[in-house]
Amino acid sequence: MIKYQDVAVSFGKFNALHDVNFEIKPGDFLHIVGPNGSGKTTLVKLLVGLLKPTEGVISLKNVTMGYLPQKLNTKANLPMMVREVIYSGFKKQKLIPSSTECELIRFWLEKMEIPQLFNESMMHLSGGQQQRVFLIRALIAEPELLILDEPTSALDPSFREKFYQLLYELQQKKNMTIIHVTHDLTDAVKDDCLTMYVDQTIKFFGPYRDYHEFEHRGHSHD
Ligand SMILES: Nc1ncnc2c1ncn2[C@@H]1O[C@H](COP(=O)(O)OP(=O)(O)OP(=O)(O)O)[C@@H](O)[C@H]1O
Repeated sequence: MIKYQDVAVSFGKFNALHDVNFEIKPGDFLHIVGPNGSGKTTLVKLLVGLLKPTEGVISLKNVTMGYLPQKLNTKANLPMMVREVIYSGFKKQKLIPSSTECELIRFWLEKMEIPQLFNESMMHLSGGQQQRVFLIRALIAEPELLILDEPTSALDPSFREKFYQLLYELQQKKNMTIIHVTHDLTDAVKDDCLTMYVDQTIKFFGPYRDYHEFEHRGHSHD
């Protein structure tokens, strides 16, 4: 579904990523970890077309995509209702959402434990509430590929667990392919998930059960 071949990204003289090679199959769940500034966001921005590789080739099957960026930029007042933001996640929009679409929006608000926000203005929401709304926006159209860049940074720990459970359900029941950038693998990961450790290049790529050994070796090998 996705193939990176010898991909490199430079910003001026700075090499953010080099020699990136990996493949993802439909239905894979990939967690991407690595230190601050190591190129994780850059790697997923290439996938959604926000950046172009300086070198190499990225092949991506023609799939529907949902994307939650790391920076939501909603500190500035966003003069939109919660339901409008979520509705913009559908592939096609009409002037007024259908009753089925409204039901689906309400269904997800319920699942994300914010049912009361359907008619709320985005300007009145807390950071965690905004993040939940943008999460719903990313997954409401059930994309074949879901890309989440630090989706739980503003979520409280008890909800985080539920959220990951929900992602696993989407992967299992809908065969959704999920790429997830995170700083905290502990509450997100299952043994058979793919894990990638990025630090300017891929230092580890494989199932999480093998990642333990890599971690214990102190990330020092190539
Ligand atoms: N548009 C840009 N212009 C110049 N430098 C950039 C640009 N985008 C990213 N960088 C630099 O590339 C490096 C990788 O950034 P990136 O955002 O991919 O890191 P990250 O691993 O996602 O970090 P974090 O964990 O802090 O979110 C950083 O040093 C960053 O400053």
